[in-house]
Amino acid sequence: MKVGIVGAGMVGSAAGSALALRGGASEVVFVDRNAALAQAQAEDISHAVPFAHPCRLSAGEYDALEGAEVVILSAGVAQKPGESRLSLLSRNAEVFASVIGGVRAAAPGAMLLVASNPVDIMTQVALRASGLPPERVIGSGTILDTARFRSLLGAHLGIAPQSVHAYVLGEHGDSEVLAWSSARAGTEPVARFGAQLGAPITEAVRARIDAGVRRAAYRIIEGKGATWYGIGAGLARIVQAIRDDQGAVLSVSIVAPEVEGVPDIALSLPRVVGRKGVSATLMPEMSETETAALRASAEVLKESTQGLW
Ligand SMILES: NC(=O)C1=CN([C@@H]2O[C@H](COP(=O)(O)OP(=O)(O)OC[C@H]3O[C@@H](n4cnc5c(N)ncnc54)[C@H](O)[C@@H]3O)[C@@H](O)[C@H]2O)C=CC1
Ligand SMILES: CC(=O)C(=O)O
Repeated sequence: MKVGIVGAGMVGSAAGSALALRGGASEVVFVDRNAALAQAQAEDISHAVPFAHPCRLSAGEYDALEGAEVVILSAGVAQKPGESRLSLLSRNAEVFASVIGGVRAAAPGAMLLVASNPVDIMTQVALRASGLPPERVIGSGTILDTARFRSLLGAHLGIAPQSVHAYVLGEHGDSEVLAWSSARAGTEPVARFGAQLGAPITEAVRARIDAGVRRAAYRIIEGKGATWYGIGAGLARIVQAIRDDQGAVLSVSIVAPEVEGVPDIALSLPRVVGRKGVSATLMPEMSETETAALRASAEVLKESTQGLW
């Protein structure tokens, strides 16, 4: 499958690299307003291909996206230390105003996979600008936060993160909701699993893991300026779910008519992802506190779109 990546910075290049290393695409094309950067990323990643799977990497203008089935949108500005994702909105909405037309003209059949922040609102921006149906404009949403949650829970319980089934819901951002009440280790609720293994999930453990997930981006940006490996792998995972029509259940963001009483909103819930994009949305079992937190997260996002359209 041919995949386009618009925005060949840290996130775009990490996605291209993950796709090449995982065998997630037969062709990856980078487009960036910095043409030399796009070309350099393609050349550098192509040197990993002999150690990985067959994949052709190149760079070009928008017309090079012709035939792409998925286009990842990772163009725009990123957070500086201490900056929130929501503060990027007006700058990245402006970037998308120029990007989406170019992508749609060159690759009208492509699904859009949005990574630029604030990713939930940028997914709404991309939907409106593209005219595509909502199931074909997917934001990476909380796929990364879910990975962070599973990684920290797995480490606490002493099991592989792949055996942890837990989701982060709502905004990919400060108001996100860790869905503790539906979290499972194997088939067991995590609290029961932890108690059996001598790794109880106390209030202090919950608070540590919550902060570990919610503050991860701020910590990493403070230390190295940006985050890219986690989201790069997450984007490649979504592309593979689409390419192989996996019906994978992933926490991604699409525009929904209503969530918890908030109309016309993009945020993350567990969703079934395959060749047609998102084919179903699941509402997990939640405690009253989690339901209220999801509603509050939807309201934060809704408020941030005021004045945008
Ligand atoms: N969804 C998620 O979980 C994550 C999202 N992000 C977001 O991804 C975005 C990209 O982050 P980085 O790659 O670290 O930034 P970066 O600055 O390394 O790369 C952004 C690229 O976009 C390009 N660009 C800017 N305006 C453009 C335009 N009009 N047309 C074409 N290319 C354009 C720039 O030349 C640059 O190469 C940011 O908004 C960041 O917040 C970052 C990490 C995780
Ligand atoms: C930057 C960002 O959105 C993240 O690492 O979660």
